[in-house]
Amino acid sequence: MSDKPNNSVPKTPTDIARETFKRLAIERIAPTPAAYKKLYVEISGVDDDEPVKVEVPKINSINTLDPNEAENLLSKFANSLQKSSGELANFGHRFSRALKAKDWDDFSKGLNELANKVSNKPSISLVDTVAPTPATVNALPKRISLVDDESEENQTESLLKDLLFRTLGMALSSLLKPNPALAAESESLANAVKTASSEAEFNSINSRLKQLCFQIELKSGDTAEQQELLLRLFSLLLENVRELLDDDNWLRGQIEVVQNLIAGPIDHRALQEATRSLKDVIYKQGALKHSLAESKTSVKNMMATFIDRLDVMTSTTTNYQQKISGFSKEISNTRNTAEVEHIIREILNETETIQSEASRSQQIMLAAQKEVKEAEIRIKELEDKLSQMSELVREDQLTGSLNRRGMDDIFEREADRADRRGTSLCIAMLDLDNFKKLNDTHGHAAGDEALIHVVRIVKQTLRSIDVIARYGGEEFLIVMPETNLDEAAKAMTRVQRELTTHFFTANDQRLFITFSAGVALRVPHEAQDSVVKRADKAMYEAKKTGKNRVIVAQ
Ligand SMILES: Nc1nc2c(ncn2[C@@H]2O[C@H](COP(=O)(O)OP(=O)(O)OP(=O)(O)O)[C@@H](O)[C@H]2O)c(=O)[nH]1
Repeated sequence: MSDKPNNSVPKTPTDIARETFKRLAIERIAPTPAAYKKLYVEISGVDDDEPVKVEVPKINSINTLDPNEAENLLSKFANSLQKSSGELANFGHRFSRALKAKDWDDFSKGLNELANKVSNKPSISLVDTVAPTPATVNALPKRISLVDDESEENQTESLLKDLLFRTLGMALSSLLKPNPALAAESESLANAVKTASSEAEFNSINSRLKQLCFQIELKSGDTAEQQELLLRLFSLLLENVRELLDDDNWLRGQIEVVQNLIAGPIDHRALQEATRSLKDVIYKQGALKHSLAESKTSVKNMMATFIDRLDVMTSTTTNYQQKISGFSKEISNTRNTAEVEHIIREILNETETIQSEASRSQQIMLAAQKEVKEAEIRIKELEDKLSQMSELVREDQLTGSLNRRGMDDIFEREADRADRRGTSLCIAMLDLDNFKKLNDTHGHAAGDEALIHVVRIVKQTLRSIDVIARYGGEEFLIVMPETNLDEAAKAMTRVQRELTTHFFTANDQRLFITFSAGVALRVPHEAQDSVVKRADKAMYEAKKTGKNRVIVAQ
């Protein structure tokens, strides 16, 4: 509705009167006779001091529009409203009462409320809260008609719709990019606004909008915590880099995790998950590296011993050879057999010494050799473990399911296979119901156990080729190769049934764990993001429509 003064002079006195009421309402002016008169003059284009040339029933000139006549007009207006039904009639009664009591303040408030209804709720019927019967449809005005100017209202309505469409579809959705589900909802709401025309559609938009605002409010609370987690994550990474500086493979693996994390949309759960798995890896790699360093040192020590013994052997042998050649000279110079006998005894002694030295060295060297071999085996084992640790970065440490990174690899492999062979591939997004309550009531440790329990049941229930990955805190993604939509939905229902028969116990209490799931069939060559988004939307639908349900995505 335009609240600018109307420059063109309305043709008939009725038009002027209607326009006057409209302006009183829009500009929220108390509808006192004086105010009415002032506006009437302004709209009619007749100067206050000029004699009025327009003909108004019972009002011959604007100067003769006394307060009583203005009150008469207001009273007629109130009476005509009373003849309507529903909310409009209530306004009529209220205006009559205010007129009787000359309570201009209340009359003004009523007009403001009426104006609000008219300008805030396009197409929403104030006339009747229940759907009108066909017979009454034509009898009732489409909206409160203070003016005949339908086209002006339509223009305002479409301008407002366009503004809301742009706000939701462009501004808000791009601000919500880090949260794809909310951004998608904002976009979808924008489209709904664009096409909405009935009251039911606007009511649905209204409640979805409220829900979106609520979700945004919730998410914004996470931001400060996310920043703190990011900082902790970076300091953990630095710690890890220092620890692993002498090995390129480890370093690369760790840096890759953080790079992936920073490349994608950062959310609270992803950060928590990455922090936890990095912490674990750092601890285990640190311990392994320590053992590895110890093993390497012992090999080094053994090599040193070996060289040492060799040195002793060489010098002992050199000494022996020198002595033997000395003895040989002595023998050739002597004539005395007793002296020869003495020399031979000396030779035998020296030979015995060298023999025992040789055998000691041999034993030491054999032992050293054995230890080196054992150390080599141990080093190999430790190195294998280290490479497994790098693999563990693909696994969720708490539940033993894959994590997002692991899921990305599996999805890529299965999607390629499905495209190559022309087989169907389904995914399911699964989110535990009321998990926060479980945590709050039974403690975080019980919550952790519940997550482990769910993963166990899923693994037991599904086929071995189906893969489960933890997608967020209490959110899991399941990849089901060679499965059509109907089979995938049935598989999820089977898991739900299994969860009702395999109780989860916390603090000696049997607890029923339920989840809501969205199932989507990947169309050939569809990207992971797209199919996950569809499954997520269906899961959200399952939440909205009562939880503990499986909904198939479009
Ligand atoms: N114990 C435990 N709780 C977690 C973990 N990760 C996330 N959570 C919690 O899971 C809860 C999820 O709460 P919401 O997103 O409100 O979901 P919900 O309570 O299940 O509500 P609905 O999804 O609407 O049924 C939060 O309280 C998180 O703190 C985890 O690893 N262990």
